This record gives sequence, structure tokens and C-alpha cells, in this order.
Amino acid sequence: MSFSNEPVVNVANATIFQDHATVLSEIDFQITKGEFVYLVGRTGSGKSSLLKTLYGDLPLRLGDITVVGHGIRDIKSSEIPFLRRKIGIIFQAFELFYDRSVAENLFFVMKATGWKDKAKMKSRLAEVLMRVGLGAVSSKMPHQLSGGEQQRVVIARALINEPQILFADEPTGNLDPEVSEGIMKLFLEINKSGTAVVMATHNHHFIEQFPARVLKCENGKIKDSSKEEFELTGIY
Ligand SMILES: Nc1ncnc2c1ncn2[C@@H]1O[C@H](COP(=O)(O)OP(=O)(O)OP(=O)(O)O)[C@@H](O)[C@H]1O
Repeated sequence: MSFSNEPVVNVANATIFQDHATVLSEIDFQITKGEFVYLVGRTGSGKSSLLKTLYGDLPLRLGDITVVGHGIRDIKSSEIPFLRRKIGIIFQAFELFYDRSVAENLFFVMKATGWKDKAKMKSRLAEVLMRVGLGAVSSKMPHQLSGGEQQRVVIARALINEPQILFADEPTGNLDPEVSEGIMKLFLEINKSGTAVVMATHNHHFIEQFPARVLKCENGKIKDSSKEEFELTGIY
């Protein structure tokens, strides 16, 4: 049972590992419903490793993490699809199927997450594409779309099951500045409607232009702008 005031993410004294190496240790933070959080830090500081742990791609061996009501420590592989249905994941590399149309890419995820009714699938497809500002692209192949449009398709795909939180790992890393800003604004819009967002980014302009809470990976720990002040310069 989940209650509306429960945090969407709760991290308690967790250590993040890659193989046997400790990447981040003694980390504690919570993310509440509808929050927007930037995740920053130098290359190799642990942003992706933390995100992977949160969405169940990297095992949590020390400490406790709960994401949308699922305990991540020792999570069974059979439980991971249920976790993934309540979250959205967006990477820098778009990771679409390039031999399938936009519609087929989205239907693939719907089928994998239990959608069966064709009419409902079609109307959800139209809804999520509209949500990300894409019109008549459903029959197009991904390569017929610009990089920004492809990333919008990926965001639409992540929105299919109305996730409580989006984890985005440098979602604008492959895009030029103008297109990146459009994608950033789309994340803010989605966030305004109540979906929490955690976005790993090297783009400090976003943080200046659209200030929000910042978690900074540094020297194996996490600093939290909601608890302490720290310099944002020199981290990119
Ligand atoms: N698959 C892996 N196996 C072993 N070590 C890894 C693996 N992926 C990352 N690492 C190591 O874990 C540490 C943290 O890397 P991570 O990718 O989480 O950093 P990051 O902050 O996301 O970096 P970037 O900004 O470049 O994406 C680094 O020392 C990296 O070399």
C-alpha cells in the first residue's frame, strides 16, 4: 500500500558498488512526489551507477533503498518488471528499435507491460505522442526523425504507464543546445503535472536557468543542496 506522502525514493545509508569497487557510500536522501532533482558530478563520480541502482539494474548490497514502494535490496528479478512499470527510464543514447516504426516501438513496451486491448493501445499511443509535442510521427521510422524528435519518442515511451518518477541519464547529451532546451522544458512540463524527475546532467546552464534541488556526487559521497550549500562551479 502506498500513501501519497510517502517518498517516491528513499535511500538510507546505501553504498553503491561497481563490481567490488565502492563508487558512493553512506548515502541518504529522499525524493518526494513531484520533485525535480538534478544529479551532477564529474565524469566517473557515480551518477549512472546510482541511477542504475535505483532502477534495479545494479544490485544493492549495502543499505536500504525503496523506489515507488519496492525495496531494492535483494529485489527478485521477477519483481523488477513491476518496479519498471511504475518508473520511466531515459538514456542519452536513444535506444529505440531502428527497424521498427515509432508506433511499433511504443506498442512493444505496452505489450511487454501487459497492455492487450488494441483500441486502448492506439489511443494511449496518440496521447503520449501528443504529450511530448509530436504529431503525426507514429508510422515513421526513427531514422526519419531528428535527434530531438527521437528523444521525444523515448520520453513518450517512458510515459506510457504514467510513471511516478522519471530517471533520466544525460538525456540531452547527444543534442545541440537549442534542441536540448526544448527537451529540458518538456521534462519540466511533465514534472509540473506531478511526475518526479531525477536528471543526471553535465549541463550547468539548465541549473542556472531552471533552478531546482541538486544532488552532487563528489569524492564518493552525495551532497544535497536541500541540506547544505555547495559550489556548483567546477563540477562539470
Ligand atoms: N560496468 C562497469 N563495470 C565496472 N566499473 C564501472 C562500470 N561502469 C562504471 N564503472 C565505474 O564506476 C565509477 C562510476 O561511474 P559512473 O558511470 O557511475 O559515473 P558517472 O558519474 O555517471 O560518469 P559520466 O558523467 O561519465 O556518465 C567509475 O569509476 C567507472 O569507471
